[in-house]
Amino acid sequence: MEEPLIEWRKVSKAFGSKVILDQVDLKVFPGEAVGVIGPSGTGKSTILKLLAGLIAPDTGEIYVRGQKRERTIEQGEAPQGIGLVFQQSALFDSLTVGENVGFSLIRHSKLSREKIQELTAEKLALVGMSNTQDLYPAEISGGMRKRVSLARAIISDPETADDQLNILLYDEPTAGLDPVGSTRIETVIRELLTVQKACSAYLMVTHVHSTIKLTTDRIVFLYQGKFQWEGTTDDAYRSEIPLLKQFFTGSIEGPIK
Ligand SMILES: Nc1ncnc2c1ncn2[C@@H]1O[C@H](COP(=O)(O)OP(=O)(O)OP(=O)(O)O)[C@@H](O)[C@H]1O
Repeated sequence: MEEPLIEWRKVSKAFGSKVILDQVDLKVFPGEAVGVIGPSGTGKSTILKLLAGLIAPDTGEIYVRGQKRERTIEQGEAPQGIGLVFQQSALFDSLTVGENVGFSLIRHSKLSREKIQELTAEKLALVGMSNTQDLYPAEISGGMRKRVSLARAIISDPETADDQLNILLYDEPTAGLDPVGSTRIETVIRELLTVQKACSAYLMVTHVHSTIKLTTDRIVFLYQGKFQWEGTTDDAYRSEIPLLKQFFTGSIEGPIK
């Protein structure tokens, strides 16, 4: 069987006395688009932060491409080809769009300015933002800024030995966008995986129905520290299980308090 890109073994995390994740197992395989779904405050963002190496589990093991993660990024762990796309685009206002996208290469690679510009233009074209390099973030819309942050998440140094495609982690990438703006981002996210092959898999945290439907094939449903349900997105929407039914219909009646 194919090696998982990500594997969790009994990962637990608590903040103070509050257990957020209780011995959670997770596997993500190449090509997968996985939705991490669940009520507010259950720990979905915590899952992404653990995967990105921003925080460490209390117990349990996290493997990325078969390699055990021993430390956090702050403690010197390499990012291991994992890109986090935040809800806020988190662009630097004083840098141009091009400089924002190429930022990590400008800082950390030995590539020439011309090569970085070429890679930047290529990634911006992939997200439908050609010829915007010289604009500043304040000059473009919120939806466009999100696309710029996607371009930044998929850029990598072709000269490093581990130029593997990134695993992308999306934290509410369509929050606050109108339906058309959302569809644009959802289409880009999906095509970066399936058409342009610019990432190897992704995890998606979202509450937006269109985003769940358009960008995920499989769902893990987090509630009270555990994945209470796992299955295809289609099955999740058809499910009669009270937890899922309540979540997807938004009913006040049900097990989610
Ligand atoms: N650094 C921290 N210190 C203390 N508590 C934290 C910390 N980070 C998260 N929490 C708590 O852990 C719980 C889970 O937070 P998390 O942001 O992962 O939830 P979420 O499912 O992403 O929520 P939402 O859907 O509302 O964004 C929350 O109760 C939150 O207050």
